[in-house]
Amino acid sequence: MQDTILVMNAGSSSLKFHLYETDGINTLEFALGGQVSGIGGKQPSFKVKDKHQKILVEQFLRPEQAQNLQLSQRVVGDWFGTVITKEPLAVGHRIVHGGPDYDRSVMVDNEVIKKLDALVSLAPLHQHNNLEPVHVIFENWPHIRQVACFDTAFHRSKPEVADRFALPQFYYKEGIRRYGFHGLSYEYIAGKMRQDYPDVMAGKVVVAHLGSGASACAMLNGRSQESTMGFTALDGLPMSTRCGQMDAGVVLWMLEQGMTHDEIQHLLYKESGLKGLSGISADVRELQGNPDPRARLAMDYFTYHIAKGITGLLTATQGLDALVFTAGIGENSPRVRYEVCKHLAWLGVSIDPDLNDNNQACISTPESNIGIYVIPTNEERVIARQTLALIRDSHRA
Ligand SMILES: Nc1ncnc2c1ncn2[C@@H]1O[C@H](COP(=O)(O)OP(=O)(O)O)[C@@H](O)[C@H]1O
Ligand SMILES: CC(=O)OP(=O)(O)O
Ligand SMILES: [Mg+2]
Repeated sequence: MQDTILVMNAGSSSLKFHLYETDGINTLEFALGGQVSGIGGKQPSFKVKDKHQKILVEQFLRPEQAQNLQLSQRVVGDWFGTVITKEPLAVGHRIVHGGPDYDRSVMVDNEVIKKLDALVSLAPLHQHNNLEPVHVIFENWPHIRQVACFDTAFHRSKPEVADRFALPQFYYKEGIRRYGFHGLSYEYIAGKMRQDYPDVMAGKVVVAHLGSGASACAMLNGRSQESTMGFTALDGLPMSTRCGQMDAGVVLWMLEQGMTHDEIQHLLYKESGLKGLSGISADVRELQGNPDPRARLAMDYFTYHIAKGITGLLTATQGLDALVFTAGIGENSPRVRYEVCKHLAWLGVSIDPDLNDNNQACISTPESNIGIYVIPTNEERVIARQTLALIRDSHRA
């Protein structure tokens, strides 16, 4: 069997993994990949496909089997134990928070692990889960090389005004900055758009990554200028269970009411967003066709605030040439894309309902001032590329 790179990507509602065959220098060929999705929901599932898109596994899990990420990691680990006969050459991990020290991916060692462990409280839905397999492999198979690939790194090109809060200098120096997240996804989209639509990508582009976590990124010539997310993955657009942008005074009020840190954290990260507003579900699939007025309110809030968030990015780019939708909701919900674009019609955004309903790559009308695109993201491939690049560098060193 050829050498492989294993990629792990723990999101807030999914655990995705890919295996790539590689010569350790240049080649990277997708061998198989899959995901546990709907983690913490009513009907989680586990799917794996090989390079020919042949389904290797497709099954629903009992909710208690995928109640959280640790349990889902066990499902994936057990399956891997039955099919993988050779240790991977390296493992690439999505690490959501890189803090102030990492502006690119890095080979994992003791010092890196210590620094990343210190950021756990800044990404309570992710960092701990991202790091758990790093710890397990480091302790049990220390000879396997591991690479940490950061959601925050892509945004290091943001200008200083977009990187700061209006707080005294001390806090910036302490690392209280507007990092931005979903950078691995944005890097993939920028590369794919550059390949398929180079003239568009050379201009002013906003990418809306709408998954269980959601953010939008403004790019000039493929480089991040501004993000709706900030210090943590709580800010900006409303999400499945996270509140998005909210007056900090609300948190002060909650403290005055005697709520503890853990209660506030749980409320804002796990009980808010679509779930909190609707009181029905965190999943767009269950809300978008639901006639219950609470479901309607949640969807209206979601699409209005996505459009508002996108508009708020346009000072950074001084205009908009193209809008790209990606991730679980962005790729699969014509309804969300339609409603967001309707809110942006005043900008000259004009969506073609038929192309949109058929999930075409370009869904704008010929008259639209702004191109509208649907591009499936692939964070795993970016992680694999970054991992391969570091292995190659370590051979040369
Ligand atoms: N067909 C669909 N229509 C609408 N939403 C969908 C569809 N399929 C998946 N989703 C949404 O995508 C989200 C998961 O997206 P994903 O990008 O995988 O999230 P994450 O990586 O944050 O876990 C879920 O919240 C789900 O509601
Ligand atoms: C950063 C973040 O929110 O990630 P995800 O959407 O995968 O939960
Ligand atoms: Mg994700």
